[in-house]
Amino acid sequence: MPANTVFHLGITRDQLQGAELAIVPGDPARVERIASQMDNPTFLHSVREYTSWLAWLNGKPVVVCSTGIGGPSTSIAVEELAQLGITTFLRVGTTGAIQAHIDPGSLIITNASVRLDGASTHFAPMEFPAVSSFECTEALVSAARSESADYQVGITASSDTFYPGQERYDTVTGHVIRRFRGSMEEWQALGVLNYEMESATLLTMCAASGLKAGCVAAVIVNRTRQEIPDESKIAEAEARAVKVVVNAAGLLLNQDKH
Ligand SMILES: O=P(O)(O)O[C@H]1O[C@H](CO)[C@@H](O)[C@H]1O
Ligand SMILES: O=c1cc[nH]c(=O)[nH]1
Repeated sequence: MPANTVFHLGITRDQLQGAELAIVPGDPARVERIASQMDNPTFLHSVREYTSWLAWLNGKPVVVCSTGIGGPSTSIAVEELAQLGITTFLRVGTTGAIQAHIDPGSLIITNASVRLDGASTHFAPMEFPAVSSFECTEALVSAARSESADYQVGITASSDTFYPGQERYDTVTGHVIRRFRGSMEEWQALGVLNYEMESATLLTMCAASGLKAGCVAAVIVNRTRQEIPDESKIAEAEARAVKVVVNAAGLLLNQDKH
């Protein structure tokens, strides 16, 4: 392994060929699918939850690297990609909607996240907002429009846990602690759109360090209707989110700041 390889991702600055923009899904299996939407997709490395590919968009390099699930692994991916020169991060994920009107298959573009994680508190105190960069949100919205996607822009609840933090009662303890009992109803009343698990960490880290970040997610379940996703909708919804994130990356690269 070359001496300048970062600790976890197992890649080097040279391999990124000057890339300044990263697309960061949670799921390693999504990485190749995203890279394949661009030119000359090339596998770089895979270790633990981190799979990295490089591809080209409008003649510029883009790294695609999975974060794994949750804040701690996301924080490592963001730290190490930033060490390698990345300044813009676009997360593409899956999500559970909590507002009744949001349909599975549609997209949610996060403009800010409720910080139900722990990792973000290692970067900024709780008073600090987990907010997306305006440019990234604008690019994701333009991309969703040009793909004729059904999308909403709004606030996401971003939780360290899939079960109690998202008020699922089928937990290993058979119990949801007081802090989270009734929390979904509270987020609904406050207009929060959805649950996922990485945006609080990503957006806080980036907002606190002058990096840019945005987030788009495919709705695979609506918690007001059902608990289990409709398997037949997942691939299609995810493919739509991937198209939007790649299109948004292209728009950001065209702004010639990368
Ligand atoms: O589809 P990804 O990007 O993994 O995102 C969502 O799916 C996982 C939970 O099933 C969490 O990572 C959540 O944020
Ligand atoms: O309900 C959901 C669906 C996907 N990802 C989450 O974190 N929650």
